[in-house]
Amino acid sequence: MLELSNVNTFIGRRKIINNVSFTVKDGSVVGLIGPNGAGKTTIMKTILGLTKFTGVITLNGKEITENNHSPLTKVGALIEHPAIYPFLTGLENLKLYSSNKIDMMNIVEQLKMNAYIDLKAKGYSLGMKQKLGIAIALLNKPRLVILDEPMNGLDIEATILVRKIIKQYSSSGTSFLISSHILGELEKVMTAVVLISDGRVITNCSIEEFEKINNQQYQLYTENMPKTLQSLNDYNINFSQSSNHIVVSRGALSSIQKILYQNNILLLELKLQQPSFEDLVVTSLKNHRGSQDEK
Ligand SMILES: Nc1ncnc2c1ncn2[C@@H]1O[C@H](COP(=O)(O)OP(=O)(O)OP(=O)(O)O)[C@@H](O)[C@H]1O
Repeated sequence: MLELSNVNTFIGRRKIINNVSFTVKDGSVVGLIGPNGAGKTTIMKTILGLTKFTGVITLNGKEITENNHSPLTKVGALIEHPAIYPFLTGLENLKLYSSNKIDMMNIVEQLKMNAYIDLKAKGYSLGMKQKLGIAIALLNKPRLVILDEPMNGLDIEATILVRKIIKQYSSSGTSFLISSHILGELEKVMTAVVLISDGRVITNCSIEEFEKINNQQYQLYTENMPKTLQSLNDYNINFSQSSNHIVVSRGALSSIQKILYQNNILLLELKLQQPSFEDLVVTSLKNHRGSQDEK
């Protein structure tokens, strides 16, 4: 299990990561999600002991520090661009890191890289390089795999393959920390969410909890929408507009009922909205920014 406790990361004098704590349990797939510049890559680099930080990071009880990387022997990682030697073939690149030939050839097979694995990596496309980077991260039966934007440049077939491999590895106990902008893709594999904004964790829970907490939006439709909008504005009720209805939070429903009644507006429809995972993330970030603004 990976455990981060009150981690602060500094680049120069600037604090990029602020008091971050979360855990990645064995066999779990944690999605590290956040807007551009939120600090996802920096958190991953910090876990790998590549930055200056304060706080405590442990892997299976052993502390990782800037100077002690020994707990990382069972960690595979792909951060930013894969570390590939262009004048070596794909296989030669893999051999540099691999300690088990059978395991290495299995990964080549699983990722369907056989057709080009003996060609020099300098001729690889973006997706081919990315697959080689993922293969390197999966070598030597890692306990934890850290993948920064793994689906970058992958076609749909490769994306499905990688997703299948993540599921297979995690079911045998390997844990994953994955950042991705393709939320729909991440949603299919992750078991927990760590949502970050401005270097801070704003949500840290299982995917089921995340959907439950944020699933409290209702669609509202009345006989007089302009008057409804005006009334909700007058009473400072938070809402958003979507095509022909209004979206409100569950917590605002009782106030809205009163407002509609007082203003003689007939409610025609009220139904629970099932948002996409993407909507949930956007709403969480918006709510977080709203609460920050109020402070
Ligand atoms: N080497 C560096 N020097 C100075 N600032 C840096 C450096 N690396 C990152 N930062 C800053 O740290 C913050 C977090 O960057 P980071 O790359 O971790 O974000 P990210 O969430 O991975 O973003 P993205 O989704 O765009 O990849 C940003 O404000 C960035 O400008």
